[in-house]
Amino acid sequence: MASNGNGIGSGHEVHDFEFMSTVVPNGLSKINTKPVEMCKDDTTAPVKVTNIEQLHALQRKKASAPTTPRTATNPSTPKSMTPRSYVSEEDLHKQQMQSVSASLASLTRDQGPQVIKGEPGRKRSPPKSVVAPRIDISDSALKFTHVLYNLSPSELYEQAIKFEKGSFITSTGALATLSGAKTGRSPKDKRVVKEETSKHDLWWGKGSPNIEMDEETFLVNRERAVDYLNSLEKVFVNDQFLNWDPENRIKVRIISARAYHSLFMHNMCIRPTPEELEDFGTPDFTIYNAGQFPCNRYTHYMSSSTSIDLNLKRKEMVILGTQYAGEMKKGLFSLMHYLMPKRGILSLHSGCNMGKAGDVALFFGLSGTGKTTLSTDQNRQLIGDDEHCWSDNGVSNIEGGCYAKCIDLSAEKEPEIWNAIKFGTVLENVVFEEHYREVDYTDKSVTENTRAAYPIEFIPNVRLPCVGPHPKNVILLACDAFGVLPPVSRLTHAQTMYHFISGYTALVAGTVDGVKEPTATFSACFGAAFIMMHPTKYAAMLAEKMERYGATAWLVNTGWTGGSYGVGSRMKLAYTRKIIDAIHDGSLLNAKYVQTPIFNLSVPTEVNGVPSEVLEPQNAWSDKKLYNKTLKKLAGLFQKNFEVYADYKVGGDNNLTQKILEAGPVLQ
Ligand SMILES: Nc1ncnc2c1ncn2[C@@H]1O[C@H](COP(=O)(O)OP(=O)(O)OP(=O)(O)O)[C@@H](O)[C@H]1O
Ligand SMILES: O=C([O-])CC(=O)C(=O)O
Ligand SMILES: [Ca+2]
Ligand SMILES: [Mn+2]
Repeated sequence: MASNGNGIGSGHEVHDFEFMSTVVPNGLSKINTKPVEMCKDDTTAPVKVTNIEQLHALQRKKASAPTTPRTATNPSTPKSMTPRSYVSEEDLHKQQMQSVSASLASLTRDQGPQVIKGEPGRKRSPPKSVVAPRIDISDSALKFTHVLYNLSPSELYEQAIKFEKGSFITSTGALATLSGAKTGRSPKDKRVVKEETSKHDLWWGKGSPNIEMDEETFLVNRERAVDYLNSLEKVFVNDQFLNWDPENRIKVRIISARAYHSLFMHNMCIRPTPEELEDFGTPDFTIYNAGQFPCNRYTHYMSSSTSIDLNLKRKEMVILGTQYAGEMKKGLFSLMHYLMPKRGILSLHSGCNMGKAGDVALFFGLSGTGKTTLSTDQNRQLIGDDEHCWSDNGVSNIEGGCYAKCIDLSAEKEPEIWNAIKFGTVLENVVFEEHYREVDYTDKSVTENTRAAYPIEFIPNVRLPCVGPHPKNVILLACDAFGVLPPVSRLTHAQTMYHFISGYTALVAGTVDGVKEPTATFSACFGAAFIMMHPTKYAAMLAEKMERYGATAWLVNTGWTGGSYGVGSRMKLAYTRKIIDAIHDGSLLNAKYVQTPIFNLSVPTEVNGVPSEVLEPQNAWSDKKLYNKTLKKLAGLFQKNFEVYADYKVGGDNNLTQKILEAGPVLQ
């Protein structure tokens, strides 16, 4: 073959063009090199911009604030009561920034900070209303603090990914992030200011979670947090609500340094509509989260570099030295445990859901006992997974989101939670595969307390607004590491009070910083870390409400069976679900019951779908002697724990205290 494929050597004198379009022997098709008319796309009009910046500006439409949806048909949906007068956008921004500036103000300097809405670095001149700083003030007042106000999840994703190391989008769209050195709450570092407006109402001393602090020291920490926040280029501000009961709604402001914290609270608190945000005004309570910055160990009361300080008089909370986002969630819960009972409303560390017949169930329990897992139920509407109020109007969720444990999460066992882990959800401290970003929920490398925070409407059968009628069933969850409590028993009212005040469980690893293995623990009202007043106050309110509205209480052991931790195994979730189903549908009320020794609990002999040998714990143990010994040991622990409550008067009534004591375990 003479040809090398380009016609060279063909002996012809050819035009360049023809030369390029001659037969191509190696199988490539011919290239049409004829000059063609300029391609004119006349199907769409050209973009009406003159430069690339204008083109990018076109991409974004006018913003509206993200909201928590409500069902329009529900009569309890709060409506704007008064017609609002028109405020220009500029005036609204000005008002908002004045309010944020007041929040961020130093208590010792006389000026600043000067705040600007929006990201730093944008070519934007300071608003006209901001006066040029005087020279006789400190440096911190010379700079502007940029405020990222109620950003949307998308904006917060971008902030996190651009600026926060350790932020990644997982294969299902969630935002994976790290909470830093702390992967659980630090209850020993929580301080409450002892001041005249609240000190007589609060519970102090042995057993109380309220470790005191004086007003002066609070201000030292507040100043430290405010200075830290103002030293940053930008801060995140969330203005949101607590409590779905419109009559008892609380306005909260959260000022934080991380997009992670802002998105977490966006998901966990109730999200205002744009109209509600316009009318927001001054918050009822403010959190200063300077979690990346430590407290000063030379400061009075400081026992570590972490300090979480609550001041009810100033209506403020300061966080230093921990980035664990649960501190904000549970700090607000403590606040509600003070504010609500003062209004005759019982605040509860409980999950809550409602059946088709309108039957409401409360799920009490300490961390890891199953509130989130069991209140998330495909057959029932979710009202909330962790924090509720019980008022004369019924129940209402305090929050706008859920905070689920993720360790060993599976699509089969917990499909609703699995599917809620998507775009918008914050995934804390999980481990994922590097390339596809698939999360390995079994991996405990960072912590066992891995968590997902998602807006409540990510659960398909949610009840919006998150309110319901008075509870029919009250389920006390205990994760019994000793494995001696029956999987389910029915409680008398006195027993309910006894077990509510006791708040028994085995702490499951991780949530409280430093706790790594299950150990027996008692926590009054199933949430001693969050109560502000004496436990009997809450217990008396619960007894009164249950009596008045005719609720039945149950004790459910979601912990060990067939032996203690290490020998036995955790109760199968499928069995617990069957037990809960039988409580909801009323069938368990009509079952045959036997009494257990020592704890004197009424145990059903049959539950649909649960093997009978599981129902009576001694049958599941191979070593009966050891069972009896362990049962007595646990009873002893209950009695010892209750000693401190024996002297208290519930609702001013000694007889009730006596009745409650008699409802506890009896050792022969
Ligand atoms: N029989 C069972 N019943 C309930 N949960 C179980 C059971 N067996 C295993 N589990 C697991 O125990 C954990 C219960 O945690 P859950 O998130 O419901 O705790 P919680 O009570 O909501 O605590 P917190 O107040 O810390 O959020 C889940 O990881 C769940 O999968
Ligand atoms: O506070 C947390 O970290 C999680 C939680 O719900 C609890 O411990 O009850
Ligand atoms: Ca939970
Ligand atoms: Mn909780």
